[in-house]
Amino acid sequence: MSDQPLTEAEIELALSDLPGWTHARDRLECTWTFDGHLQALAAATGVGLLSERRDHHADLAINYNKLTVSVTTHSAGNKVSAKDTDLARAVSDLLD
Ligand SMILES: C[C@H](O)[C@H](O)[C@H]1CNC2=NC(N)=NC(=O)C2=N1
Repeated sequence: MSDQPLTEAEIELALSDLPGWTHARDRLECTWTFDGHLQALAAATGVGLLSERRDHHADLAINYNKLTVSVTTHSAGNKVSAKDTDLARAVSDLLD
């Protein structure tokens, strides 16, 4: 999969099929809210395993029962690439 930066139009098109995800500061980001902290921790582990399988890693932040997942491509100069839209879709498939 290409790690070339996507254009703004390409990102907007991808986001139209990724409910909850936003694009800001050259990253895609989405936050999930769970019943409690342990559920957020378990979800983060799932995203970590998924990222490891793809060799493309999301940044994860937990705030009690909320998990924020954000993705950018280091090898694209920290811009959004198809690797990010693809990972975002996989994370949504896992957590939605
Ligand atoms: C060597 C390894 O494939 C690369 O460093 C991968 C690993 N995970 C990565 N994760 C992210 N988010 N961006 C990358 O460019 C990236 N590159």
